[in-house]
Amino acid sequence: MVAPPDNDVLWARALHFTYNDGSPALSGVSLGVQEGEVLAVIGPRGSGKTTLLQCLSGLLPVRRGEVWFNSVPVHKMGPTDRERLRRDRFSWIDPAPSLVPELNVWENAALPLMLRGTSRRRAKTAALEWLERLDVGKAARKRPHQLVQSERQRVCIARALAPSPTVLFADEPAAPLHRTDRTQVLRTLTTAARSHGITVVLASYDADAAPLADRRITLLDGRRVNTVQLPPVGEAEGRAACSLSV
Ligand SMILES: Nc1ncnc2c1ncn2[C@@H]1O[C@H](COP(=O)(O)OP(=O)(O)OP(=O)(O)O)[C@@H](O)[C@H]1O
Repeated sequence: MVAPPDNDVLWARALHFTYNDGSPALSGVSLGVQEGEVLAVIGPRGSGKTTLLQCLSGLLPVRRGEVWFNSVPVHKMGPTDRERLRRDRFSWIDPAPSLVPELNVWENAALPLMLRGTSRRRAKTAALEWLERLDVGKAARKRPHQLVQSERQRVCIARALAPSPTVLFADEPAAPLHRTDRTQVLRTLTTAARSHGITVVLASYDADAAPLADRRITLLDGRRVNTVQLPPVGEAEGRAACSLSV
């Protein structure tokens, strides 16, 4: 068996994943992510980005291939250990904001910290700092339904950063934002992660995210490729046209 390199916080080898309905999602993906690195995973819709992040984070059980976190074999862990790993060491940002409607904004942002055992007072202080940084500090006492979509997404990003996770998995984190907002929020996210030494795995169909990362990998049909050229948006519909070099 090949051992993961010491300086890789995450390491995957020959990952395959097929959904229960038979849909193939990953076909032998291998990668390493170094500590503190911001890695962009770029690829068109359906290329396997979400599935890859879910396998790396232990959300989906790996049945074929290997995933290691800090030299611990995640692929050998049971559901309870993977759940604990996700709670204590990882954060996740979804493309669409999902908040607890009964809690106000700062309580939502403080929730992961409190689940990790941080006192309410300290969790509140950290949550408020991150909300300020994401430009939603003024909404701290509002309920999620009083915010617009882009503000709710900023709250989700603050919630993911507040616990200073070892690895932040960000699945299209700027998807619901306008283009101008998108770059600014992605920049805030990557700058904040770097200043706190947080490793980021950032999935995006938009190659605009790549310059903000230290490194990028490209996926197409569940495989790593070197380049992908997609047709302009109008032409893309109804076509699976891509040129690729592997
Ligand atoms: N829950 C599921 N059940 C069955 N097939 C799925 C499921 N989720 C994803 N797939 C399929 O797996 C493949 C990879 O999907 P995945 O969502 O990982 O790609 P993606 O690059 O993240 O796409 P998107 O940007 O649209 O989320 C696609 O063919 C998709 O249809």
